[in-house]
Order: sequence, then structure tokens, then C-alpha cells
Amino acid sequence: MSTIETGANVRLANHPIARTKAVAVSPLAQGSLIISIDSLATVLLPSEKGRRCDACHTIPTSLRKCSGCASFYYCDTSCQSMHWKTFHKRMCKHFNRYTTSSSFQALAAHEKMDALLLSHLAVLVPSQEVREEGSSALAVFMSLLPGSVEVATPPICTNGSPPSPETLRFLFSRFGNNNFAMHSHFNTFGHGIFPLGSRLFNHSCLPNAAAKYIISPSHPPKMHVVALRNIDPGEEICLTYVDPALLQSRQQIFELTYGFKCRCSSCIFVEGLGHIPELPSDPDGVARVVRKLREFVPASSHELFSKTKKLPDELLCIFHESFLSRISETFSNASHDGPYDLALDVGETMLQIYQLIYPENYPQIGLHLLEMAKTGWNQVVSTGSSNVDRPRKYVKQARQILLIIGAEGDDGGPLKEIQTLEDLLNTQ
Ligand SMILES: C[S@@+](CC[C@H](N)C(=O)[O-])C[C@H]1O[C@@H](n2cnc3c(N)ncnc32)[C@H](O)[C@@H]1O
Repeated sequence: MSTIETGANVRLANHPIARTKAVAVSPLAQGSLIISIDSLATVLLPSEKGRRCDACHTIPTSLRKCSGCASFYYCDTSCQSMHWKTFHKRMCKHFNRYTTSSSFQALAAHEKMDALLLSHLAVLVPSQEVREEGSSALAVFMSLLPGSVEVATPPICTNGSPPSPETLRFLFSRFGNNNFAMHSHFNTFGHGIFPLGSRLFNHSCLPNAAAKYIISPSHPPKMHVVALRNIDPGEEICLTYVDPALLQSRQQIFELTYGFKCRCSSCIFVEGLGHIPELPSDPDGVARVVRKLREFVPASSHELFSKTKKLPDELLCIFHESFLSRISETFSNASHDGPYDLALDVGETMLQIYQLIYPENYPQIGLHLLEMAKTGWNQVVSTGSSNVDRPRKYVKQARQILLIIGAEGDDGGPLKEIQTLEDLLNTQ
């Protein structure tokens, strides 16, 4: 544990169940960068191949194709040579035979991603031995906890001298509960191994930090972990491993994939609710629930889970996962094609639920506020109204929240959209 370099803001402390936890060394201000973490290996989703550089993952105006395999693309010679030296020279000649092999083709889409990532990791392993000491990214990866269930090791792309089957099994057993989906503007574009991120951060459904991905030409991607709120010295810093909105299914995911039972205040609260009914099917019943929810404001996840505010029985159904998916669908359809009144009404209900289930400043709340602002603007345009108070209110709140996590991935994105919308609103 002492050999792991954790940076200036974080130290590792013992955890009774999770082995260790990351704790803040000094006060960390909301929006501050807690730690910047190098990737060990990353691969693009098939849909992003040929669009992004396979080394740095930026989207350049043109890409150069590897003349050997014609399956890898780079923004320039510096990315190509960086990727060649680290990974590709040991894979290039065999890559097409590997991806067209029946054993690779038989894999499901997510298994193919794992197999490609494992192939990249395997070329980094220097010998048949498994080394767990030292502070290199590979040594940190070797020191990770294994997942709770053993999954058959997928075939890898090999140059003829692969690590032993035991070493491959050892590496692969750390995949399911440790690797990350990399995103740009909150949309996944690839999968990556960021060993220090895995070694440091435990899960909470009410995280005080979030990971974002930094991509820049000629550099391997990095993970930045940012404080979502002020964090006190000694406080554990957590990320969320799954969307906290998966209120019923998340506990099963933790147990099956990660091998733990989440005991955060949100999970204890949901467990204490007992049987959660579905939303009434009749429109009057739905209207009653929505009215009751409106009266429940202002309540936050913090007030609810710390039991400062009691949930009325009529609102139990809002903690049924199906409620949020039902109203999200209505919102998404109506916010694009109208009726905008309906979209804004349903969107308010969604916002309230987000505030009850997500922690303060969670990016999903900011993204939803931006969608509400755009819907409000569509309504102004479609009715010819000159009153822009509503979209102005939402866009301001969206900016406040999304500025905390800041820009991630490609240029543009939600912060740019906010600026464009604010410019439009200022012309009114
Ligand atoms: C990415 S690692 C987190 C770092 C880990 N604590 C370590 O010492 O390497 C994920 C593993 O940590 C443990 N873990 C993470 N969050 C937990 C939590 N909230 N409660 C219990 N165990 C947790 C589980 O074993 C999980 O598979």
C-alpha cells in the first residue's frame, strides 16, 4: 500500500470491507481537480473506429491508416509511432486474422471490447511473472482486487509469445470490477484501464466526486477526478460505478459484478422502503402522485436520506425504477416535437426526482436542466412569446452545475451549448 503514489490530495486508508479507501488529505473545494490519472491501455468502441485516433482518441479532420493492418487510424505520425512502440508493433501482423477468427467473432459486443483491451494489456506484461510491487501503472493494475466471479478469459491477439494462461486469467479477473467506460460529453466512446483510479476509489450511490476524460492530440487519454462538492479532510472520496437511478437493479449489479453490498445512505433508505409499488396506471392516479411530489419541494436527496424530511406514502412509487424511465420517455419525445408545455411539466417532475435520488451537483441534473432550457426556448420560438424567464432560469442552473465538472472529451459539448443558448436569450 505504501508504494502507491496517490498524489498530493489523496491518501489511502484501511476500509473494513473494501480493503482500502481514498481519503482527502486537505480540504478540497467543489470543482477542484482531485487527481489526474494516466491510462494503461484504452480501446475505442467499434462505432468510433475510423472516426477517432486510436492512440489519443481525438477526432481530427483526417486520419492516417496503418498500412500494415489497415485497421488502426492515427491523427499523425507522432500518435502512430507512440501507439506502435507501446502496443501495435506486437499486434499489427496478427490483428486481422484475430478479429476475423471464429473465436473472436463468437464473442458478444462487450466481450469483444474486453478481448481487445486484454490484448493491449497483454503486450505490456514483461514476463510470465505477475508483479504486484512498485508504483508503475502496470504494478498498480496487478495490485487491484479481482472481481467476484470468474469469467472465461477471452482469446487475445498474440504475436506468438503471450503471457501464460495463469497470467492472462489474473489480468482478466481484474477487468469487470475495475475498468472504466470513457466518455466525451457524457457519451461513451471507449473502454480503458486507469489503474490508479481503480485502486483508489470505492463506490457510493451519492458520490462526492466524478470522473471525466481528457483527450488531447498526441497524448494518451487521462482521467480527471473532480470534487462535486466541498470535501473535508479525512472524508472518503467516492465515485459511482453505476447510474444511481437504477434504484432496484443497482444492488444486484454491485453484488454480481463487484462483489459487495452497497451500504450508502441512499441504499439503506431504499431498502427501508420495503415493497415499492409501480406508478398507478390511471391518469388521475398519476396526477395525484405528481401533485404530491410538487408539495414535497423543497427536498433534496440529502434531506431525504438523512431522514430530515419524511417521504409521504403516496410517493413510494417514485422510487420504482420504472417511473423515471416512463417519464423520461415522455419528456424526450415531447421536448423535441412538442407539445412543449407537456415536456416542461414532465421535465419538472423528472428534475424533482433527480434532486431526490442524485447527490448535489450531479452532472445528470445539469444535463437535464440544459434540456429543459432548450425546451423552454423551443416553446418561446413556437409561440412567438417574448418571455424568456423560464429558459433563462434553467440555463443559469445548468451552467452552475455543469461548470463544476467542467469540459470533458471533445471540444463543444454542454458548456458550449449553454453559451450558444445564453447568446440567443440575450438577443431577446
Ligand atoms: C475499483 S476497486 C476499489 C478499490 C478497492 N477498495 C481496493 O482496495 O483496490 C472495486 C472493488 O472495491 C470494493 N468496493 C468498492 N466500493 C465498495 C463499497 N462501497 N463497499 C464495499 N466494497 C467496495 C469491491 O470489492 C470492488 O470490487
